[in-house]
Amino acid sequence: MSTNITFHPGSVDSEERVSLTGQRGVTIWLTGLSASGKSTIACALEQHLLHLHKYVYRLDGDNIRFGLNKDLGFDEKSRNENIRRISEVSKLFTDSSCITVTAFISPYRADRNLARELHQTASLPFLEVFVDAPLSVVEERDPKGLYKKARAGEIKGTWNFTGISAPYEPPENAEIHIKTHETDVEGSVRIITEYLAKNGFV
Ligand SMILES: Nc1ncnc2c1ncn2[C@@H]1O[C@H](COP(=O)(O)OS(=O)(=O)O)[C@@H](OP(=O)(O)O)[C@H]1O
Ligand SMILES: Nc1ncnc2c1ncn2[C@@H]1O[C@H](COP(=O)(O)OP(=O)(O)O)[C@@H](O)[C@H]1O
Repeated sequence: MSTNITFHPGSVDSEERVSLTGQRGVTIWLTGLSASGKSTIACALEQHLLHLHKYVYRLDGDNIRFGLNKDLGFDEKSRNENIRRISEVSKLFTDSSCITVTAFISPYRADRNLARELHQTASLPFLEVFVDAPLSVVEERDPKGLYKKARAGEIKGTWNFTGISAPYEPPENAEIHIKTHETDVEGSVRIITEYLAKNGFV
């Protein structure tokens, strides 16, 4: 609870930064069930954009929980705090002209809306991408064996598993909706890149 603090503005405003860096930042917020394809798409998208010489960086749920958010679990409050922190971090990256790709389950609509609001308040672009696949498909994929563990009752209590014993609230107004049971990884990257091109980000 900080008191007696004063915001110190920079000497370069956001439009001047865009003109000097040659790139407008944008947060691309991937949300979806575990194994829906968020990390796979985020990696492929990052690689594709880097090869176009764009400044891009990926923030991934599993990875961030090894460091910045290593103190957080999977109860509702922890997930709220996880997403609040990442919203702030992605806002900073995007303000620095980065194309910021986040890959978090982010199961609660209110948390994602907060992320959007934080960006909008700072006049920073925010694109929500629903990485969608039915539970039956993600359970079949189960690359980390977590659904199997959850079904076996080995992930429980405050560690409840999204889609099995913890909620996932699907987006209602995502800018992009990708069904990964119908679209392959290359197709997903194309859909996002075309959206970026159409809206002047690349
Ligand atoms: N209980 C429970 N529920 C959901 N996910 C779990 C859980 N325990 C561990 N994991 C692993 O953590 C990854 C999700 O972390 P996130 O930070 O994206 O989750 S959240 O947005 O705070 O809900 C998630 O990664 P992805 O599979 O890439 O989504 C899992 O590998
Ligand atoms: N169309 C697709 N898009 C993305 N991933 C897919 C697709 N089809 C199959 N997969 C596989 O599904 C799994 C998705 O895992 P991952 O990318 O870690 O998802 P998440 O980050 O949402 O948990 C990977 O093993 C990936 O190879």
